Amino acid sequence: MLDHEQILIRRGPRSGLPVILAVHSTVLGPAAGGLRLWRYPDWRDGLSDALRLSAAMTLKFAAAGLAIGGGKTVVALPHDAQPDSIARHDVLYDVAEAIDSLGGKYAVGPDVGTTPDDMAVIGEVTTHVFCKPQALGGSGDSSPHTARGTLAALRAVTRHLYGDPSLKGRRMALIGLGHVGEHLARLLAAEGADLTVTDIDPAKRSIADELGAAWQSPEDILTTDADILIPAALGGVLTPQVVPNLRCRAITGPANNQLDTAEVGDLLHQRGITWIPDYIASAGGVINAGTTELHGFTPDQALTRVNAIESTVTDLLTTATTLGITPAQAAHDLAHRHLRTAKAQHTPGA
Ligand SMILES: NC(=O)c1ccc[n+]([C@@H]2O[C@H](COP(=O)([O-])OP(=O)(O)OC[C@H]3O[C@@H](n4cnc5c(N)ncnc54)[C@H](O)[C@@H]3O)[C@@H](O)[C@H]2O)c1
Repeated sequence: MLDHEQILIRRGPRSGLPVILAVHSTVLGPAAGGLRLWRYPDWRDGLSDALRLSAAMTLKFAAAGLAIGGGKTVVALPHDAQPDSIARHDVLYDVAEAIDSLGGKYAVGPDVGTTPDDMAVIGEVTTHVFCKPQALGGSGDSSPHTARGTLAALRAVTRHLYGDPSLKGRRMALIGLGHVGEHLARLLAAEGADLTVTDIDPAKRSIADELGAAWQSPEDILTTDADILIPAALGGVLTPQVVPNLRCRAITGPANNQLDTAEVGDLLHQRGITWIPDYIASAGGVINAGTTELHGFTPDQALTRVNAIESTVTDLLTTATTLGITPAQAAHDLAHRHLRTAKAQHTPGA
């Protein structure tokens, strides 16, 4: 069954690339979600990604208590394309026009493959854009705020596991040293965590050296002995095949769509591994952008709201233990409670 409100697919008139806008829900308010510019084996894989990611955005905003709906844009590059070789300006104008045609139902921000500077270009065509550079009045790069929110989630999980939120000496295995992962690695190092890191880009090894972190290959880190595994690269890393080999007590990270299939959540639970859904652990960036750009919060007020992810995760873990459900189920229930309340308020006679 299609549970998205609207899907717009068009071949970009300038770029010739498939531009896919998925508006999952505007029950809580006009939708928002990032622009993913990424390679796919087939453009339909980009469509599947847009559908999944936009539904996750609805849950992310709902669980964070923000009056924003869920959406996502994917521009599906051919599997052998080099992102640097594409006519970026053309792609961004194609995306901007598609967004503008929705008349404010959906606003875009950066995601994998795009930056605040790209949002500035989109902002030349439409006002429905978040996270433009601060010099242009936007909230800028969301990744430091995303990292800060993940740190808050990690503190809550550490308290759940060991009765103390301190990360000092805790063994953290971090996958991906990109925009979010590098910020997070630095925050964890500052907290005295015992860090092991990886990236498919060998040049990122210098970050490990600088921080005194151990380096492992992307293949081996998944099964490394750790307190918490932190996926901060792309999705789908947790597969049914990987779960029996995991040697961590919990998994909490910002990467979107970590579970290869929904059943992996149950497999993790059966193995006693605590998994916090990515839409909770990665909400810091959208909380910062949404509260500052839409609700006029100061940076300090926004930071307080981002840090509140620690209490959200603590509540989810307590609810899960009390009701004998997974934290993922508790998060799903929390988000859907907010959505039901909003729906009831919009229903005439409700
Ligand atoms: N940027 C944000 O504010 C934000 C917000 C919410 C969620 N996220 C999610 O967090 C994740 C990371 O986002 P980002 O902005 O840091 O992206 P990014 O593209 O800057 O970084 C991803 C990093 O992962 C590495 N990588 C890719 N595949 C890998 C693999 N198999 N093993 C190890 N490393 C691998 C890349 O080389 C890169 O360094 C994504 O899933 C994104 O959707 C990001």
